[in-house]
Amino acid sequence: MDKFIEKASVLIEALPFIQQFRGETVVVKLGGSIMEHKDGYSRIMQDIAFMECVGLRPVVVHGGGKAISRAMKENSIATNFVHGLRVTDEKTIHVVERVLNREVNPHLVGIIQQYHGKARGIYGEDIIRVEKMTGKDPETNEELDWGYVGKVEEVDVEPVRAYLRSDIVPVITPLGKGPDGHLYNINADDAATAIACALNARKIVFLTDVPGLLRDAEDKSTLISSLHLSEIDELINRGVISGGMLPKIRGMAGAVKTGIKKAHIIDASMPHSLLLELFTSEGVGTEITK
Ligand SMILES: Nc1ncnc2c1ncn2[C@@H]1O[C@H](COP(=O)(O)OP(=O)(O)O)[C@@H](O)[C@H]1O
Ligand SMILES: CC(=O)N[C@@H](CCC(=O)OP(=O)(O)O)C(=O)O
Repeated sequence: MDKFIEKASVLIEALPFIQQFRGETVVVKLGGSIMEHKDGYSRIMQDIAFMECVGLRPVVVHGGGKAISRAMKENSIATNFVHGLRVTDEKTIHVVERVLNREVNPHLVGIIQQYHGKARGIYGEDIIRVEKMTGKDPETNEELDWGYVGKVEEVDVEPVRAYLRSDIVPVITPLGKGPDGHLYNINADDAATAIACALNARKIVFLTDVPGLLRDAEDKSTLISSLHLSEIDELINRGVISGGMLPKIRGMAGAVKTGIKKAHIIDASMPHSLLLELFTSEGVGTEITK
């Protein structure tokens, strides 16, 4: 009997959260690191199907960095990252397009459908307009050139909204079209943030392979569960936020500044962490507040 009461209480605990989030858009960025673990991302797609079923409007933006690097190696193309962004020449963009648009994206859409959710892929370049990424090396002050890497200028959210109105989960790749009509590669955290801002989403959640932002990246017990906007610069200057965490934290900060109520980083390797974050009062991962 106790077992049944316990199950019912779990459902009842979710009620106020479902009521609060019904009809709200939540952007979920799925990192390529977690896609290396089949069980992990399959459970996440199940969580996404659940979210949609109880009336939320999830939008998935996915990466695939590790799969791209693997495909490049198979094609004997050298991988080169500069300040966290993949240097993308003509050969590389072909691999990036194939892996993201034609392998990872349909695969994720297929898993949501296996869980009886409705989902459709959107090629980023059909909705995202970019400028070529520019920047200077902070040490040498030299101009940097990443090739076909884009900085988001504009997102056409209408196709995304049209899917959401039909209870279809849009699954979007981080690619864009440049002013020259060429295809550009975009860091998936940046693409997710730009899409969340353009949609005026209620929340953005970054799913990755660590528990959240750690004070010491090697020690999982040093989780920073809540971070105020004003603390970010100091943590970047001290080198605490580096590598793959930089675009996430910068994106979260930008999103919160533009009015998105909550931005989170959570551990996708923890089963159903997305549901726990959304539908229970347990806080998981790192959240950024204004
Ligand atoms: N302070 C930090 N806390 C947690 N992770 C960090 C930190 N600094 C750097 N990292 C690195 O960021 C990685 C997550 O970013 P990334 O590899 O881009 O993941 P994803 O593919 O999910 O976007 C972690 O695996 C970790 O190696
Ligand atoms: C410009 C740039 O670096 N683009 C990324 C796009 C994929 C991505 O960001 O994937 P993760 O989320 O798995 O890191 C890349 O080519 O790896």
